[in-house]
Amino acid sequence: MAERRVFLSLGSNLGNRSAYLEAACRELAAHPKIRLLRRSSLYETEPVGYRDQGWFLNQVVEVATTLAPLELLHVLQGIENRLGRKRLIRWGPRVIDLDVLLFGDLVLKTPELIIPHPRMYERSFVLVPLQEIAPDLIHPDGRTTREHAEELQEKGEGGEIRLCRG
Ligand SMILES: Nc1ncnc2c1ncn2[C@@H]1O[C@H](COP(=O)(O)OP(=O)(O)OP(=O)(O)O)[C@@H](O)[C@H]1O
Ligand SMILES: Nc1nc2c(c(=O)[nH]1)N=C(CO)CN2
Repeated sequence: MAERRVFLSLGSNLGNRSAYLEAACRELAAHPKIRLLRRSSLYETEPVGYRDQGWFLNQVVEVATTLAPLELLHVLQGIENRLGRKRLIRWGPRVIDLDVLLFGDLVLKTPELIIPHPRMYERSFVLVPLQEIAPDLIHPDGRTTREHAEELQEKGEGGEIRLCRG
């Protein structure tokens, strides 16, 4: 399969959150069919969806991969499982969450995998770090990350987000 540019969302709100994000990036980079190209800064973000939990640390990374979309999803799920993720509450606390945001210009709707990620345009914890590393990226709807991020900001929705320094 041809190599595609892919954007992933990483999140953690349990334990040593930055260590979990670091460990996930290490595992991604170690995979023979994944090249880790860029990593956004880390962001402290208000929990969205299920509110009664601690703030998250979120990051977006860009990779290049020759894996097929579903193969990549399974690699991400393997990393989540190895790092000890338990699925208890929908949108609830987790040591690590890895989501596929964009996969080249692909649009996909299957029971197991939807691309672009179905909730990414409602989430500041996705759009703000994505804007940091790929502001001019054209999404499958023809709009740029910057346009999507500005629209969400104008609505005043998407959750609070703060850049982590150092
Ligand atoms: N783009 C995608 N990235 C990751 N998982 C996806 C995607 N599209 C569909 N899924 C499906 O969503 C299921 C639930 O994923 P997960 O447990 O990570 O959800 P969540 O992180 O709690 O919520 P959300 O999907 O809102 O981020 C996965 O088993 C997967 O099959
Ligand atoms: N701030 C924040 N909120 C969330 C997050 C996340 O990564 N960050 N992930 C969720 C399920 O994917 C639900 N809510």
